[in-house]
Amino acid sequence: MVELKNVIKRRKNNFELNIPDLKIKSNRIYALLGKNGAGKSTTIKIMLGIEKKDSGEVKLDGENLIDNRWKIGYVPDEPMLIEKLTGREQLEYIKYIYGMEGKNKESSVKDLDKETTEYISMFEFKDKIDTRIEEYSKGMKQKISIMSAMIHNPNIMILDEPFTGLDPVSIINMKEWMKKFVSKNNNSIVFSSHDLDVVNDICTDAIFLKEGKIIAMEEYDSDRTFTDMFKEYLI
Ligand SMILES: Nc1ncnc2c1ncn2[C@@H]1O[C@H](COP(=O)(O)OP(=O)(O)OP(=O)(O)O)[C@@H](O)[C@H]1O
Repeated sequence: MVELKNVIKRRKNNFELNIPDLKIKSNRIYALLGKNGAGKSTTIKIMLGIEKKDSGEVKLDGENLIDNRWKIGYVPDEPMLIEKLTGREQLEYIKYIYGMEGKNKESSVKDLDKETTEYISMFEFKDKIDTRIEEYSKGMKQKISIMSAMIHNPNIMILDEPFTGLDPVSIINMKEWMKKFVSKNNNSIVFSSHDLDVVNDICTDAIFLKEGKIIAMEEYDSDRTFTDMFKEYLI
């Protein structure tokens, strides 16, 4: 479980993220919802420790999250890739980093290879895996960015607008993968999105952010879609 307690992050433009209490539980898919500038990316970066908070705590399974960052897979809003490498080399490099750290005790390189092949197939990437990333389209970069976040077998996936740029086949496959991912090993997913159809399809929970504050948290409800809730809270 990821837990944020009394988190405050102030920006120069007077924006303030203020999260007194947020718990991300296992086997659930959370959507972070809010209009532009509501604080979704800031929340994600604070959760990951990429940005410094002014105060508060972020814990993962009761421990300091920074010490357990290997348990997390992160897909940033803009892919952070080594453009001169091929897709395969990028994935090999990520595996090497995690292998070198030797912290991912639960997975072996063999498992990673099997899964990497599965991801390449899921994203119909077989023909492009040996092309340099600098020659990829925007959607192809997004796919390799997502694969880079998956291959070390994280327990938690944190994704910033992951579906942007993906083609319909990849969106369908990715949604299925996300549902499968959270059904095992006490895994969980948090992702930000403006696509309420995707959110309605796969999410168990939604976090509604407005001007840096969580104004509501709702579970899936068969009588009310997350779109209905979004309209109620944020329009
Ligand atoms: N690197 C930065 N430096 C200064 N201010 C920033 C930075 N990144 C975001 N902000 C500000 O922080 C606030 C929250 O931005 P954030 O990117 O978290 O919103 P968001 O909900 O993810 O928006 P969007 O839907 O447009 O991606 C905004 O006022 C934004 O201008």
